[in-house]
Amino acid sequence: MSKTFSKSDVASHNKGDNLWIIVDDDVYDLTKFQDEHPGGKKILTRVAGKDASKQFWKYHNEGILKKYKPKLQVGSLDSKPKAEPTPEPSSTYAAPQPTKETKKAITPSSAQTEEAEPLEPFGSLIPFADPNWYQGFHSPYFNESHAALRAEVRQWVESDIEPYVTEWDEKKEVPREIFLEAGRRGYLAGLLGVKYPVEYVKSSIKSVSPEHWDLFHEMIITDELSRVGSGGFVWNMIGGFGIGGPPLIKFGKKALKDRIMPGLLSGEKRICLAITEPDAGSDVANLTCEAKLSEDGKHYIVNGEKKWITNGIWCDYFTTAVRTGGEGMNGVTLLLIEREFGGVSTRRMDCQGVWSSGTTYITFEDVKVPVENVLGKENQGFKVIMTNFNHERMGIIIQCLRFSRVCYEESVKYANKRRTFGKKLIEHPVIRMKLAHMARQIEASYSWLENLIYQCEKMGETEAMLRLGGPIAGLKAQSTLTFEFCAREASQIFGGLSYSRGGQGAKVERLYRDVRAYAIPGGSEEIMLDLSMRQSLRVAKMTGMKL
Ligand code: HEM
Repeated sequence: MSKTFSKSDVASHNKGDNLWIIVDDDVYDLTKFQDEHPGGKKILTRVAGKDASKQFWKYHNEGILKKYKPKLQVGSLDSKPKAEPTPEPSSTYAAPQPTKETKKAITPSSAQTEEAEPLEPFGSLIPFADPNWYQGFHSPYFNESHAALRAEVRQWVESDIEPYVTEWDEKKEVPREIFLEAGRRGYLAGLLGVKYPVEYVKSSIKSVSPEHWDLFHEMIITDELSRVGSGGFVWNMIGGFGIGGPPLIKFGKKALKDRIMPGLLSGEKRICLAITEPDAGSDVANLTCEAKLSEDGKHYIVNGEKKWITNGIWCDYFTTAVRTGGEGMNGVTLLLIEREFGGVSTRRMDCQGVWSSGTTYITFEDVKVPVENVLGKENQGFKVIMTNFNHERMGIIIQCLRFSRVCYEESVKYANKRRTFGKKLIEHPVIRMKLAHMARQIEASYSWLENLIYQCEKMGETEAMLRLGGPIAGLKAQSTLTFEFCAREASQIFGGLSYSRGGQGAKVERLYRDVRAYAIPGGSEEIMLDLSMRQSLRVAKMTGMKL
C-alpha cells in the first residue's frame, strides 16, 4: 500500500458518508463497509477520522484485519515506521530456502546429536502455546529442515487459510483450490506415513528434500494446519486422504498405484476410508458390508452401507472394508472401490462438529469391483486395518494436542486484554490456575507424542503395529481428554464470547463442538484405554515380561 496520509488528512474523513479510521498506523476507508459491520454503524461513526487501534483490538482478533485489509485499507500514516528489510523469525515470516549450511545440518536420520544447538525461536513465544522446540529449547528430534518446513506451512496457513476458516466452516465446505494447492506444494505426498513417494509427484516440497523426509516432517504439516482451530478444516484436507491413502500405497498392486496415486497426490482426485457401518464402529471385526466373488473370479460384487465416513461426498475412491469370508476378523478384506464403477451413493450427514469435513453415509449397491483392487490379500484385511490405525491415531493425537494449544493460546491472549473487576483476567489467580492445568497436560502429552513418533520412525511396520499399538492407544485417549479439558476451560475463560459463533471466541466455540469427533472415532476413549493395557501386556508377555 503506497499511499501515505497525515493524521489531519484522516481527521477530515470523519462523517458517515466519508468515514476513515486508523488502526496500527494503517488507514481504512469504512464508508461502504459500515452498513455491513457486525458490530454496528454507530460505533464506527464515533471513531470516524480518529486512531481507533485501541477500540479495534478490544473487539477483534488478528484474523479480521488479515481478511479485510486488502478490501478496506487505503494507505498508511506518513509517520508509520518503515518495515525492516529482513523480517524477524516471527509467525508471519517467509519460508527460508535451505542454504548450504542448512543442508549440511540435515542428517539422513531425523535424530540430531546431543550437542546440536537449539533452533531459532519461532512464533508468538507465548510459553506453551507452541511446542518448546519452537521457543529455543533443545530437542533431539528436530533440525533446520523441520524449521524450514514449519515456516513454509505457517506462512501459507496464515495468509490463505486462517482468515477464512470460520466462513468455510459455516458453509460446510473448503474451496477445492486449497486441496489442489496442498497437492502442488507436495504436502499431500508427505502425509501417508511412508518415505516421500517421489515416483508419483511432479514437484516435491520446497523446504525439504525427499530423501530427508521423515515422520516429524509429516507431523509438522498436520500440526501447523491444525493451528487454524477447526477439526472440520483439518479433516477436509487430510481426514479421508491421510487414512484412506496409506493402505493403497502400502498394500496396493503396482499397476493400481501407478494409475491412481498421481491424481491423488496432486489433489485432483480424492480418497477416503470406509470402515465404520451403522452397526459396526469400534467393533470392526463384525462388519457386514459384503463382497461376493463373481463366478469367473474376476470381480467382487459389493453390497452394504458405511456410516460417518469423512470426506465421502467428495471422493472418487473408497478404501473399503468388506466381508469376503466367514464371521470375525479373518473374513475381512480391504477393497479400493471407485465411484466410476457405479452403484455408489453418498449423502452428507449433519453432525455436531467438524462441519466442513463432509461426514458421509454411503450405500454400495451391486458395485462391481475388479479383484486387482484388493489391498493386501483376501480375508487378511484386518491386519491392514490394524496397521493403518496407528497412523490414523497419531494424526488424531497431533491434531488434538494442537487444538488444545489453540484453546490455551487464545485464552492467554484474551486474558491479557479482557478486564473484569478492575484487573486483567490474567491477573486473577483462578484464571492462571486454569491455564496452568491446560499447559501441564499439553506439554506432558506432547513429549510422549514426540517419543512415539521417534519409535515409529525407527521400528519396522510389523514391530510398530505390535509394540506401539498399546502406547499409541493410551496417548490417543490422553490427548482427546486433554483436548476436552482445554476446550472447556478456554470456554469458561471466554465466557459468552465462546457461546455465540464467530468473533473473538470463534475458535474456542468451534473446537468445543469438535471435541466429540476426536473422542469417539478412531477408537473411543474407553476402547483405547483398555487396548493400551491389553496390547502392551500381551506384547510384553511375548518379549519376556517377568511378573
Ligand atoms: C477495519 C475496521 C473493522 C473491521 C474490518 C471490523 C470487522 C468486524 C467483524 C467482522 C465483526 C464480527 C465479529 C468478528 O468476526 O470478530 C466485528 C464486530 C465488532 N466490531 Fe468491528 N470492525 C472494524 C472496526 C471496528 C471498530 C473501530 C470498532 C469500535 C470502535 C468495532 C467494534 C466492533 C464490535 C463492538 C463488534 C461486536 C463484537 C462482539 O460481537 O462481541 N469494530 N467487526
